[in-house]
Amino acid sequence: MTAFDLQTVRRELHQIPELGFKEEKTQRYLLEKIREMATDRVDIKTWRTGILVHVSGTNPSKRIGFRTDIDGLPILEDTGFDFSSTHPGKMHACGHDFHMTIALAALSRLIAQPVKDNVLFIFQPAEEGPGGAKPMIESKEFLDWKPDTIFALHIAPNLSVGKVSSKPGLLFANTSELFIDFKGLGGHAAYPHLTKDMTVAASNFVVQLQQIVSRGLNPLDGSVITIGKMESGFVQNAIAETARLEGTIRTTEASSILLVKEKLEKLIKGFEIAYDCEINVDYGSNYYQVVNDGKYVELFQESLAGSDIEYVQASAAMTGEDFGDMLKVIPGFMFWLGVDSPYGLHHAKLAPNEAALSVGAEAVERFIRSFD
Ligand SMILES: CC(=O)N[C@@H](CCC[C@H](N)C(=O)O)C(=O)O
Repeated sequence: MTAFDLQTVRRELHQIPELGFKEEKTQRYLLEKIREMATDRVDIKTWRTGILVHVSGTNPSKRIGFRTDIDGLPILEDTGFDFSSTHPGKMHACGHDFHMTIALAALSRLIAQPVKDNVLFIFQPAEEGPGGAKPMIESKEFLDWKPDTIFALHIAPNLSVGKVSSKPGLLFANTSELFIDFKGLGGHAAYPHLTKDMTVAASNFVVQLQQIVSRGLNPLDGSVITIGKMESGFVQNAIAETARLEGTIRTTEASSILLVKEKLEKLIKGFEIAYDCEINVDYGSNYYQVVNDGKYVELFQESLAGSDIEYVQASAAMTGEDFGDMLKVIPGFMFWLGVDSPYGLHHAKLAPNEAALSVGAEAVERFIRSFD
């Protein structure tokens, strides 16, 4: 694949973002590209909207896995690109279009010039939610080709093109989604005493929630609770009968997630009494922390020697990744790829620099070839 092809593929994928387990067009697009480059060394399986591509090595002693996520986000794109999303309200705002393109490029190079070991390319659905990694690695399709080591990358908007970054140990946090529904009693805006106002209850709840982090947890353990969406009411002069909060809990200690949930449920009981309402909580999907195996991070760093790619030591981040569920059972690592975007991940104007595509493909290829 030439540099021009990388850009074309990325832009074509960018135009068709789909949400978790709905990646049908994406799967068709990827299958077409994979079949175009396949030789008799290549075996392909699908799993739900995901794909597994096995490239047989020349003299294998193990299997190396590279995983890319393939889903988009429910975000209305505001980049102004002439290759913007053609799916209204959906966007590749987390770089999965980059990740997929890099996986295709590395795959094409490894097919053209096979390595000693077997290589498995994993095109995994639903990273943004509800989580495709766990069910995928439990599937027969995956277990038939279970890799001995596995790695993945994620674009890093705040890192320059030409740089990659990782670290041994904790890289990403434990996460739990958070959906909270409030049910009170609506009514006329002029008669608050005859209602149970869920806008007021939910607003206070958002504020109180932050005290779980600041007063309920050990300050030396990292944690964050973010409410990203709040809904209540229909009109300016009526009191809202219902409200909904949607957010996420992030912690650097796996046990702290449970502690947050315990404290949150106590808070809910208190609010039900104080506001005379009913509150239901749903934790959606939960991802295990991304913990890198130091041995593979070191091998990755060594594999870049003699290239123009600069390795930078990373700090742990509160981002989440269901790749953590893969690393829990298969040793390996994840790294950040510098893409130098003025806007961050999950922003409607995210604009990663496409020069990073070839850097990513080279880094992936180098690591796999380093076992030869
Ligand atoms: C790298 C990245 O941005 N990952 C997402 C993963 C989402 C997990 C889940 N939907 C949640 O919000 O808890 C992230 O938001 O960190």
